[in-house]
Amino acid sequence: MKLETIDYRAPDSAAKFVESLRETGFGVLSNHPIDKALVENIYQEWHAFFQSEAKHDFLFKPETQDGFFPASVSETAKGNTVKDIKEYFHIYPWGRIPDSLRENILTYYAQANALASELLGWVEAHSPAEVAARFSMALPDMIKDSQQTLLRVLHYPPMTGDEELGAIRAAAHEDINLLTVLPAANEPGLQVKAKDGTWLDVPSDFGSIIINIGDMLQEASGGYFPSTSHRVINPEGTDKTKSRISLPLFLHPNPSVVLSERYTADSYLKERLRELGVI
Ligand SMILES: O=C(O)CCC(=O)C(=O)O
Ligand SMILES: [Fe+2]
Repeated sequence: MKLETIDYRAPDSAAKFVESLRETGFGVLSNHPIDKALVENIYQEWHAFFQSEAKHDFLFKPETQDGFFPASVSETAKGNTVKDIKEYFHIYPWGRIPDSLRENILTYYAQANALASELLGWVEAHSPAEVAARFSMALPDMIKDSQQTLLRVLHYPPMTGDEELGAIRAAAHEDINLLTVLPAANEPGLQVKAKDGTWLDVPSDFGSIIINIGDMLQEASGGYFPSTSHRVINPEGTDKTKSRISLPLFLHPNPSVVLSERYTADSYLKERLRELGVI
């Protein structure tokens, strides 16, 4: 198994992309409409923000989950005991955002949401009839004007050598949401677990965009689309001294959207956050 990068503008891109999602849980697109210069600027200006003391003025609020999450409170993946080596900032359009970073990040949020909506349309159009029949509404409508969709700006700091034994940048996990849209980060490290249990590198050419299935789409499709485990491994050699910035957009449906006979988006999210001990 290999992850092929698919040209967004090729005539058969939608079919190929959905096939890749079905086979691997991941799809990688080149030649897409997201502004690369904007992504590059965001990487640079947020890297500077994470180096600054100003980040502490935006400490996250447990009730709303927007703002800055320092490494000391950073996530422990489900089933793990050691914290990930990362800090991050949660962006919601209604949430707190540093003034000087607001315009670019909200422009990106809008662009990535527009692409995500189109890609959800591709998923629906290329789902077998019996799978599409399970969707309680058109997939793009599930996320339309959603206030729950979360953009996470992640900073994985350079390695110091003092990391906790066994800690990695992001331990193996699955995403909770419908789909995740993520521009290739400024450094490699992202891997996806293949069906045979081996870890594959996700292509990390700057300018590609990576999409993966989350648990909510797996639930809504009756398991047809797999939410695959992925992780971010630690850098080796000279790369140890480098920060890694990444920018996943987690698409969350409106809370009342019915995912399956068992769950709405809201009941599903609450169950998962309770398991994680976040609420
Ligand atoms: O940093 C990355 O490349 C992936 C991050 C990720 O998987 C996550 O935050 O859920
Ligand atoms: Fe993830």
